[in-house]
Amino acid sequence: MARETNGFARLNHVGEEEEEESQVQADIWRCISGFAEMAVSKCAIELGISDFLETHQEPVPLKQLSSALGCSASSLHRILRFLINRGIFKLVSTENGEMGYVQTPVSRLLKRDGENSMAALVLLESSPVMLAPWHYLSARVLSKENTGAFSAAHGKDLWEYAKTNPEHSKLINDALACHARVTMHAIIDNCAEIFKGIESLVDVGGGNGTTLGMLVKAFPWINGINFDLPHVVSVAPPCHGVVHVEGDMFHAVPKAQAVFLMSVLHDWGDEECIQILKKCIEAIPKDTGKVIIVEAVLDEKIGKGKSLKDVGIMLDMIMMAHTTNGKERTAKEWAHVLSAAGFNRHSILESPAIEPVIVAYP
Ligand SMILES: C[S@@+](CC[C@H](N)C(=O)[O-])C[C@H]1O[C@@H](n2cnc3c(N)ncnc32)[C@H](O)[C@@H]1O
Ligand SMILES: O=c1cc(-c2ccc(O)cc2)oc2c(O)c(O)ccc12
Repeated sequence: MARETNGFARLNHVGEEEEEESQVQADIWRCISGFAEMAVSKCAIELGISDFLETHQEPVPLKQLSSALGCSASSLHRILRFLINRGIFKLVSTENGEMGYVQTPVSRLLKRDGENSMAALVLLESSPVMLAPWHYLSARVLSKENTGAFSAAHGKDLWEYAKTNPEHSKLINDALACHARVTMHAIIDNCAEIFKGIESLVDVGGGNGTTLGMLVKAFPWINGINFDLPHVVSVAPPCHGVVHVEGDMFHAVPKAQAVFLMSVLHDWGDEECIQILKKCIEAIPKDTGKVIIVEAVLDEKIGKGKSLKDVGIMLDMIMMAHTTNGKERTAKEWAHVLSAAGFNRHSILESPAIEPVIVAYP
């Protein structure tokens, strides 16, 4: 009996070891083929799979889908098999017993446009221009001259590159606008009190004005000033309640009762952030003004997981690849930058968005 128990325990132990080893193999294969997830998602967006399925109530069989999209049925089957394995799209049985494809909550985000679409972010990140700098990541880490990975790949930084490449500038503006739509819904619904009594608000590095357009619509007492570089402002669409102003935030920021900054400070190192924030303080009234910052706040402890909090860690790597000194910051790092710029106090408000809202007072 004792021998049997021992044998069973040993078998269990072997089983656990095998399970661990297969998990190790699965993890290393995620590293080996990680790029495929992005590339195949991009392919799905370009084919318009999500857009087609969205217009159909019933599951769509492979033959119908491939002929509607004008593509090879066997290739489409393989693409969808990969995405279904990742929880993007689903294969279910139709009323007549045939199998057909349907959307999942994630596949819906791959629609080419629409309120919650994240397609523009996939298209930006998977563009050859944004992929090239990743090959220079180790060179960036080893660099003694502080050469950014993007500059190493393209000979200039992202914003200089965008200035002379309108197509890439549009990819950036569209991608950040899609991030802005999702984030601003959460902030408007959960942090409305921040915007009470603000009659003029300048969005520094506001891109194509999507953020201010949403804020002015939700809080119609706000007069919006969308402030960005000339090549961005010159192509920004007109927006009710928003004026577009061109300029350089390192030189001066238009005067307003409050400043808004979203996904801007993470593009820069501490010294540059302090310069930008000092210009923001100069733009607002000393006694009643405030600066509203929407940025990730990283946990001090290193986590291992897949929660929304971990997106900050992923964004940090995106910043390392795409900017020269940009980074995501912990609460302690934010406190340092804000106090060095001259703010007296700040508070951090959580919302369901990835990034909390940091409200800083001079
Ligand atoms: C990552 S995007 C953020 C856009 C927008 N705030 C959003 O979240 O959708 C950064 C923005 O900063 C702008 N920017 C970069 N350097 C700037 C400068 N020196 N002065 C003003 N804007 C600048 C870029 O053109 C870009 O629109
Ligand atoms: O490709 C990006 C993406 C972001 C981004 C995505 C999601 C968020 O919640 C925040 C920001 O920001 C970027 C950025 O600031 C940049 O300079 C280049 C690329 C991206």
